[in-house]
Amino acid sequence: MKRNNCVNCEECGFAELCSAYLFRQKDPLFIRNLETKKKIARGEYIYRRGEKIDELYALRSGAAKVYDARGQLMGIVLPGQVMGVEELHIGYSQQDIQAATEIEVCVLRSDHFYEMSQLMPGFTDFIVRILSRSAQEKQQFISVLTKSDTLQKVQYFLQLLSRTYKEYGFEHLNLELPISKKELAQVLGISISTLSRALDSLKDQGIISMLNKKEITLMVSDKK
Ligand SMILES: Nc1ncnc2c1ncn2[C@@H]1O[C@@H]2COP(=O)(O)O[C@H]2[C@H]1O
Repeated sequence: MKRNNCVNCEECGFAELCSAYLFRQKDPLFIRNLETKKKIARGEYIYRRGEKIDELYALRSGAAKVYDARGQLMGIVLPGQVMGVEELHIGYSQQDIQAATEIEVCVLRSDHFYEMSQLMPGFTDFIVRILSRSAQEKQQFISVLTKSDTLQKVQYFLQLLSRTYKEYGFEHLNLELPISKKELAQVLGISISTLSRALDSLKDQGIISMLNKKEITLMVSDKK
């Protein structure tokens, strides 16, 4: 399996759409509404709070950080995952999404979804599946965040990271943390010293081993 940088088109959140309308049918309406491999420099924003959003984004490579209305880091986006889902119904962003590394995104405009659904068989099903998958991923993340036991929270987070990498076709036992430990502590709502203690404890229990600050090996299966 490859390292966690660039997703294969076949494993990406947009895979069903691109496979049908970009690669197989070469549908002109779809192609007009899709921008592929758009590069965004590290530190730049994919979109910001208050901005009008009429697009879905698939992260192709790199990692992105999600900040809430108070500027609190609240999540990360991994290659293959889709952004912009929550914004579809209100039309503007309530979050800042920032490139944590240099990234590439594929961008699908949403303002012609109705037209596409009328002209392209299967389109609505594919979009519904993208939305459902995104909702499920967020639900899984919430269930990690709501763990009151810190050790469990850190362990389940690493297991969720591992499962997500696996689903999108990446190496999933040797995890490269997409953000710093300080940022990870923020995402989990714990202090950096608590995170360090939890990682040491997981190491002592033989659940993980740590190569360096960013690389963690999971020694057990990726079950919940
Ligand atoms: N199933 C496919 N059929 C045709 N082209 C594809 C398919 N999957 C991926 N590609 C394209 O092949 C390219 C290989 O290099 P890239 O990963 O840069 O970008 C990839 C896509 O643009």
